[in-house]
Amino acid sequence: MTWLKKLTELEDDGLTGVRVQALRRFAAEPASGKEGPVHWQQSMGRITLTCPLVQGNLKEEDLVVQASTCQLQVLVQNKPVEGLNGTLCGSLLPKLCYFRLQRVASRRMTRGVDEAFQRATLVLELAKGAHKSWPQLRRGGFGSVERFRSFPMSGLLRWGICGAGKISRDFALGLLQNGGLEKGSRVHGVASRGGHGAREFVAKFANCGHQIGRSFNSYEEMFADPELDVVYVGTVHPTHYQVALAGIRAGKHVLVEKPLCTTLAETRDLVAEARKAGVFLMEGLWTRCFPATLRVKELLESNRFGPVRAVSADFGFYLPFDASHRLHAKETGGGAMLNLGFYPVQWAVFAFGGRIPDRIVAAGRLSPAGVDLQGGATLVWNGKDGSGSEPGTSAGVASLTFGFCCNTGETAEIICERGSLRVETPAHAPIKLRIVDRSADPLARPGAGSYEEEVVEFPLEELPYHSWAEPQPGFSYPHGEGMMYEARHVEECLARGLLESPLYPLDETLVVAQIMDECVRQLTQRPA
Ligand SMILES: NC(=O)C1=CN([C@@H]2O[C@H](COP(=O)(O)OP(=O)(O)OC[C@H]3O[C@@H](n4cnc5c(N)ncnc54)[C@H](OP(=O)(O)O)[C@@H]3O)[C@@H](O)[C@H]2O)C=CC1
Ligand SMILES: O=C1OC[C@@H](O)[C@H](O)[C@H]1O
Repeated sequence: MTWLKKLTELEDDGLTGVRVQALRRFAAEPASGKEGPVHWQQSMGRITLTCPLVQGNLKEEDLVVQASTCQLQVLVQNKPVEGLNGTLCGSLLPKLCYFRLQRVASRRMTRGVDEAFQRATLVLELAKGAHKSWPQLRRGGFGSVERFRSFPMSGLLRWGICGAGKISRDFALGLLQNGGLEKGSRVHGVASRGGHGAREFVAKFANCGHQIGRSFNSYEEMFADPELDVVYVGTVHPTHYQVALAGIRAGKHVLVEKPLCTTLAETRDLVAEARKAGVFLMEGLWTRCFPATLRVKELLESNRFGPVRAVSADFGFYLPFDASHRLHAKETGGGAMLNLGFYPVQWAVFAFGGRIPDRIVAAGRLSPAGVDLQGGATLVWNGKDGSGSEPGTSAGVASLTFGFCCNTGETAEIICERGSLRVETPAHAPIKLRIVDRSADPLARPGAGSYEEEVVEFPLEELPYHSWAEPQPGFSYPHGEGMMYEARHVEECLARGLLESPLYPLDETLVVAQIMDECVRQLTQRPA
């Protein structure tokens, strides 16, 4: 896409690139206007340019985004867009800004007739996520950053990775990608049980030209390294509690793959330990860090479509039974709820404001290994006042399915009174939203009435490498590129002196854990 290419070119352009990376925010008052066939709108941190497709004589090359030390300029056919201006503030804490590009296509349905109304919209976001925090950071002073004994003010964070398995590889790639242009983060080392896997891991990256630090012979050996700032725990989940606890006790900040722990009791304990130790802890729910999810959050918080009334979410794939497979074997955390159901559950909790549901009902089938193979859950929120019309207080129902028996659509639909937000597949690593606005005709029955539908795409960011084919180490899991968003988010939290993620606070982790614990209890018919 040309705009993205233009930005990439700027970034590749030596000095300009550094400046682009250092830009902090677009501090402009909301404004809008028109330049040729392009309508523009700007508000804090976001510039939207809309080009109706019927005036399709405009080519991608006609639109150029230029950024210099403190200004951003958009040109349409070499003519600057008048009135679109603002200030881009230099960042004191490097590596905290990012550009987002969305492609939006929309169409309007009037009583079942597609009016073929279409437009393409490109949105450029400048450090939108970080923007709100800026005044707080200024108010709090940079002492809040210095509070971290180990946070290097150079902005270079030293990560240690526990476990040399599949997800660790994706996370290491995410860190490389994150640090690719500015070297904002660094893999300090990788630890595995016995060290052999870690040595292989490091060697494989080195073969592809990426130096990712040293190998350690045990997780404990790595935690003892005073140079390490933050730890990523990418081991199988029955080990999460012990491994993360050791990291916390060694005074490290810790990001733990999902699920944080396998039981509610362990989750509570680990959260309490991190809070006591004063270190950062986050369950690695990368879904929350994707730009598509940030957009959903923004829409829910704006209350544009009214209260949330229903969530329908699923995650299932076909995995023939194999007693030794990580996802089936009890010892490695096998089971549909903890591995896949986790995502639909977190979508429901997200939509209903991070609250514990008033009712949790789950049922399903067990595998020959005695773990949950397939299941469904219904969660009910009564709402604060019985109706819940404020964002995050709604009364409604979530219907969730998950399992290893068949491929499901893997979507998450959040349905409000006057519209819906559908996170398209793969919803756990989302890049596409379908936004349906029914406010023109909210009382119309399904299949009738008028509504507007917008499809917004959030393409994964281009990799700083030409190819991921061998000898480049490829991603283990679909949309692994998105690990970068999570890595960035954690770095941003640490730079701001936060001990929890504002996108996925520990209290919400506890709510998700409580729901999963209860579902697993019902699914496996374990006594209460
Ligand atoms: N966010 C996401 O989308 C995803 C998250 N995950 C999560 O990541 C975690 C790991 O999954 P994944 O990387 O696919 O798994 P792998 O089997 O590829 O790797 C798991 C690692 O766990 C370590 N481990 C520690 N103890 C044991 C043990 N007793 N048996 C087996 N392995 C052990 C091993 O580390 P060592 O190298 O030290 O031997 C191994 O490398 C899970 O908790 C899973 O839920 C997984 C996939 C996607
Ligand atoms: O967390 C997960 O998400 C993606 C799945 O493919 C994986 O098995 C699961 O553990």
